Amino acid sequence: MTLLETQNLTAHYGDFQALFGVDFTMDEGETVAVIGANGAGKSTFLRTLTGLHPSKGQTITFDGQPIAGLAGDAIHKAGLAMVPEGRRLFRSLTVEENLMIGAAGKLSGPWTLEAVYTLFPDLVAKRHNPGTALSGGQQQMVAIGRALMSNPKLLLCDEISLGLAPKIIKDIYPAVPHIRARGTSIIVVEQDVGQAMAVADRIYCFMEGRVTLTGTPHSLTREQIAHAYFGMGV
Ligand SMILES: Nc1ncnc2c1ncn2[C@@H]1O[C@H](COP(=O)(O)OP(=O)(O)OP(=O)(O)O)[C@@H](O)[C@H]1O
Repeated sequence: MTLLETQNLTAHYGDFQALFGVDFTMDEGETVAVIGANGAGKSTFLRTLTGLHPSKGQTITFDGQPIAGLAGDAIHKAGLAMVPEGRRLFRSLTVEENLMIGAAGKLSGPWTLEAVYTLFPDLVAKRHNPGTALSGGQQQMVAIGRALMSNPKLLLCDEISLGLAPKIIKDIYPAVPHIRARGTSIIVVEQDVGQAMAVADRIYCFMEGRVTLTGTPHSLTREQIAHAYFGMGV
């Protein structure tokens, strides 16, 4: 069943147009990666879905309901949760307090504190430590856990590997299939094409505000991706 669909989606910052007619669709249970270079419009796309960027009058259908133009909290209640770029934890609160903030107004579902600790065992020993006492990777785990605590139908992750060392990224990305296995669909925005190809059922490539390529990781060649990502001649 289709979980999310946009038709001809556009976004502007004043006179500057950041998205041009984005048609996007994903099914329940899928993990979709949105890839593209700096400034391709990936974050704007996520922000438009979550109501952080205005979408009034556009066509965004989530779980069978039109959500364009709704306030961010109504979209969150409908089952869409975002892990923002830069993590944005409450650094003076403990790990557990940060996670519990995500549970406010939660929907019923599989995500509990214990499920988050099972997903990220590194957090168990840190559960009463403040956000200031965490490594970048652990902060990212809390940010993902906090979003999951609302039991979203769809989790949106904006560049979860940004600013993290490759070794730490290897601790976080394996969580993606486990999240999916609990029935939560996922969109990951990622600049690292290899990482995106490894976790996604399907890829959307954005360039300069447009979708330039979509397909399954197995069906796409490196040349097609390079062309769609950088606009290079094949
Ligand atoms: N607040 C803003 N005001 C004006 N222009 C913006 C704003 N935010 C983003 N843009 C512009 O919109 C375009 C898309 O930016 P966006 O952040 O969505 O791209 P991105 O693919 O997520 O890139 P990155 O990987 O660097 O985050 C860029 O040209 C960017 O400069």
